[in-house]
Amino acid sequence: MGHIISERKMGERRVWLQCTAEFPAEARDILIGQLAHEDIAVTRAAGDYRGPGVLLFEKPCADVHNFLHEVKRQRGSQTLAVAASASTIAGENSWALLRAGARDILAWDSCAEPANSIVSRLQRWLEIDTSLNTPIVRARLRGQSPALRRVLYAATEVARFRRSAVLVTGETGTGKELLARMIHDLGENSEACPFVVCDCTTIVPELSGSEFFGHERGAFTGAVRARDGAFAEADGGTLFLDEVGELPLRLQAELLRVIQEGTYKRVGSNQWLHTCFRLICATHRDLEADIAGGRFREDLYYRIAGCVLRMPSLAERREDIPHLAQAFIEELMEEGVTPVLDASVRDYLLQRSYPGNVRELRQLLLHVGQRYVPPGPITLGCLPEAEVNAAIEHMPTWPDNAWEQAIRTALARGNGIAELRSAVADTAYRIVLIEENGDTARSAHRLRVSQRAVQQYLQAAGA
Ligand SMILES: Nc1ncnc2c1ncn2[C@@H]1O[C@H](COP(=O)(O)OP(=O)(O)OP(=O)(O)O)[C@@H](O)[C@H]1O
Repeated sequence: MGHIISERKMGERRVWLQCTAEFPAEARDILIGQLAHEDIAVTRAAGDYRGPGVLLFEKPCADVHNFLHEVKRQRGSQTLAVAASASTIAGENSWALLRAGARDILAWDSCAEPANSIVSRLQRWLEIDTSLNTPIVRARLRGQSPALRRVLYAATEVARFRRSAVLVTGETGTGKELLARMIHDLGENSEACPFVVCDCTTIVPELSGSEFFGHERGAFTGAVRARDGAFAEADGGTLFLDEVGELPLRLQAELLRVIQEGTYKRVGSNQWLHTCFRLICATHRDLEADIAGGRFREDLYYRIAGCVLRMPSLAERREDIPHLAQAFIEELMEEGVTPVLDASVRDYLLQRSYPGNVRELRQLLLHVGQRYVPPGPITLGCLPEAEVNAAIEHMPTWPDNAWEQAIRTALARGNGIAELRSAVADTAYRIVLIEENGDTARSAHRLRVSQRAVQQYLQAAGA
């Protein structure tokens, strides 16, 4: 591959640019000029491809694919792959580039203003990155795992650049409501706009019309005053329908028009009123299965699911557990008291299961915080007594059957002691580095090796 070709220090916004030797230099210089014109600096740190960047190439080849693979491994990287000519990226070639790691693909000769098209995309990606790094996102939905980062990225994009209805799915306690609030808060002028929560599990069917649409005075017995419903209250802001999958079919039918057209009538009135809001729904249910089973209306589903975001369970992002646990402890402690979790507590938290997801982890840390006696670290004795007893009873032994089975498989495939040793070490380094967020000192401590050994591993792995 060619070299990274230019560096400018013009401001905060920065992208990387990589160009193969065969790509037309004139086109490359036009792009560099356009980036400079938009005050976007081009980075030169070879090997550092975090964040958005452009790869300019003549035609797809093994080097291009290898480069994309390498960049994809870097945290937060996003590559816009730009071919000199559309003819080289037709059909399967484009998909192969996406598979290799490109985020998007353009052909220089198929755009009227290629440099503009490239810069606009990079600007969009940079803006999303900036939003992702604001306290609205970082201080609220904690965690650095790829599974969480993917959903936060998609949520930020929809919050900033689309008005479509959002459906947030995921198990209980995964942060669906937090995500809905984040989407609202990232919107324009959000402090001045309402965020109205409607929990569909608590809606009484007889009063649902009034809850959603409001009512006129005297509309029914007890309606002594006219009242706005949720759709009117959310006007100009966001309506969050929590547990939308629990809505009875009759209510689902009633919501169709207002969700589609933004018009509704108060109970006891014949006048159509107008409302305009962003709709965010959440559910732990599989709505597509509910549609198949006749429990959820398909037409409503397509209106609420303009963008579907699935919150990962804690089991899918175990590497976030130590970080979340430490953050919860600090949040729950008195000011100035910030005890760290002892390694055995961290290990225990990592291997425990959490059917209630982050909410359960938070509850557990609340108990731990209450039992903690300062000073010093948080130790196993701070865990709830019942939990310690259960852990003593059921703690799995090691090495266990799963371990033996893994070794059998490796041996059956012709691996010897040297290969086994290296695979075990490699897996251990990888797991611990992820769990410790790349902190080499802490990883070395847990692996009982020197920090230098961890650094050497990282170098060898090309990270
Ligand atoms: N990524 C996260 N970072 C920090 N706290 C989180 C995160 N995810 C969830 N929580 C915490 O977990 C608890 C549950 O969050 P939330 O109510 O948003 O989940 P939910 O998926 O809407 O749950 P349910 O389906 O049961 O209503 C809250 O206390 C929230 O603060």
